[in-house]
Amino acid sequence: MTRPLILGLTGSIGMGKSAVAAMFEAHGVPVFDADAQVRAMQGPGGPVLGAIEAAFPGTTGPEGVDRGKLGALVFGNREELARLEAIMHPAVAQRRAAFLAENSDTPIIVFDIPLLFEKGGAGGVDRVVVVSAPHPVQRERVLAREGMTEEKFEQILALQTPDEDKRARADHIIDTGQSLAETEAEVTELIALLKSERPSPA
Ligand SMILES: CC(C)(COP(=O)(O)OP(=O)(O)OC[C@H]1O[C@@H](n2cnc3c(N)ncnc32)[C@H](O)[C@@H]1O)[C@@H](O)C(=O)NCCC(=O)NCCS
Ligand SMILES: Nc1ncnc2c1ncn2[C@@H]1O[C@H](COP(=O)(O)OP(=O)(O)OP(=O)(O)O)[C@@H](O)[C@H]1O
Repeated sequence: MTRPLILGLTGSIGMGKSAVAAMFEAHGVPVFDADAQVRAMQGPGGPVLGAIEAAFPGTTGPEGVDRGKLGALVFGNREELARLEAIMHPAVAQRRAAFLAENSDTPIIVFDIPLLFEKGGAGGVDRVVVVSAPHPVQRERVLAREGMTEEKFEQILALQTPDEDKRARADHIIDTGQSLAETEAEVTELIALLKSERPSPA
């Protein structure tokens, strides 16, 4: 029995993971979006709200988790972040396993996992694809986001494996410091390469 080739797509904040994941999807490659799963589970009526409210009182309501409030509690404090991760990560892992089972007859699938290296998930994928752009490009993109401050950006960067280390551990690097069309061409080329290495079962 064959199973899909699992690509682990990762990259630091603002490097363009979501944009690149959308490019894979446009090629018909199913993408598991860990961040989207987190948002869904933290949304109205989500399954983790009770546990989050118990651990971080006052951070949830009818709209689900108040992400700004929760982020302010955890991003500058590793112990608090670890308490949140202990709630979120097993829930994400369960959904990822279900996604794999649903797409078992597809040649290639993507796990879009921001914290692939940080949380040791690199062991669960066949190839690691890192999206990367020069630091000034990353910085400009992130600081343009609503609600982002220099301080929050620095706090988040300090929690993430440096881009340089991610690049060193990548099987494939997608350069997102160029035009979207050029990045798209790299994605198209990578998919063709992977399919040629691993022909679909007859
Ligand atoms: C704290 C929360 C509510 C803040 O939400 P908010 O919308 O403000 O930020 P967002 O999720 O967009 O994250 C901003 C940046 O921080 C990074 N980040 C998020 N969680 C973590 C973490 N645990 N460690 C390091 N970086 C992180 C993201 O990859 C992104 O680059 C949210 O990030 C969360 O629930 N995080 C814990 C779950 C988790 O680890 N998610 C990562 C994917 S599984
Ligand atoms: N060549 C490119 N490749 C990817 N993104 C690009 C490129 N050029 C410009 N961008 C823009 O840069 C931004 C990257 O943001 P995106 O949300 O994809 O990053 P991310 O890595 O998913 O961020 P986070 O880790 O914070 O969730 C998008 O607005 C995207 O349109």
